[in-house]
Amino acid sequence: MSAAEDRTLYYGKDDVYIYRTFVPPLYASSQIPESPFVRRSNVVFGVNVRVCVGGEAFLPSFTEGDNSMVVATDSMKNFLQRHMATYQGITIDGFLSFVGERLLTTYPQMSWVELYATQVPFDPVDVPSPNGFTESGLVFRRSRNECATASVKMVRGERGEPVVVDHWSGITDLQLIKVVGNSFVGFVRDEYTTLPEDPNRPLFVFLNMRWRYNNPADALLPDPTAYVPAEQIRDIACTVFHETATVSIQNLIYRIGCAVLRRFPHLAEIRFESQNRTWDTVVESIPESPGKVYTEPRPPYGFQGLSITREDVVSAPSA
Ligand SMILES: O=c1[nH]c(=O)c2[nH]c(=O)[nH]c2[nH]1
Repeated sequence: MSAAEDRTLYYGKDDVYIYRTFVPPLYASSQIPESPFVRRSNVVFGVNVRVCVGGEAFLPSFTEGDNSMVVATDSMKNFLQRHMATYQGITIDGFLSFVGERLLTTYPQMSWVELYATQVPFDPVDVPSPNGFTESGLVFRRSRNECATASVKMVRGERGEPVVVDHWSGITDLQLIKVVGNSFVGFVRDEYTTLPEDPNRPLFVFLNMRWRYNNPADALLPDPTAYVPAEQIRDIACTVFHETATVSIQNLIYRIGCAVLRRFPHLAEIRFESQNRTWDTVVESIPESPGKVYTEPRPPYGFQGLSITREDVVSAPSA
């Protein structure tokens, strides 16, 4: 790598929204015990993409104001949007690798390209039919819940051909509350400690997860037979949370990670970023009810990060 490529030098476009209708559905390649997920309809395939490119050829645009090699970020936006029409696959990851490959093939001045996308999810709505309720197929509800993510980095191989060097699938902004059955005790008590031990707290966590495959082709080929839909990872997280008497968020994310890697042996690693958003209690007891009253926690908030690989799974507890 040359000195120019070693330095931070990139440009691109963010918040490139693209919606394509009637992409063929994505089916789960296998049914798993933790999830009822069968298929993502893809009737509305929505993504918000960030494209970022770099290369020595762009240095003069910074140092000399020479735009002769500059592909306008406005053109990048058009490139992404128009290529959505010719994408033959059914996943966000596949779209990113398709368009990344096309960018490097079209513009020799680009040495590398990084693409990141979050899904813009639209959920099917059910409407009355003679046999009860069925999916409308026409009307969809914009979901403000968690969404799938993907990122792909491509460089040039020895003959200049595009090569994927980094690929992650993910899910962002999964927000889960477990109302009872969580403790947090046994932590350091010293002159700075005011938090009481809590044998049974409600636990509200925000989770970002991303995972990579042993073989990225499992996810990136047009017909990805070993693709793991984000919905199944989400449902494993929910199941582990449900089944575990949690002792901390640290231990919860470790258990979720091990469960995911155990369920999908072709995944190499999963990474977590979690936040503790547990509510503050306002009313401790309500007569003749197991309930309490809570409010938003006061800032600041705590967070955790963890990466789990196959080596961890060998030694992990299975429950
Ligand atoms: O699950 C938790 N982990 C912590 O490290 C921590 N710290 C804290 O104040 N509450 C919590 N909860």
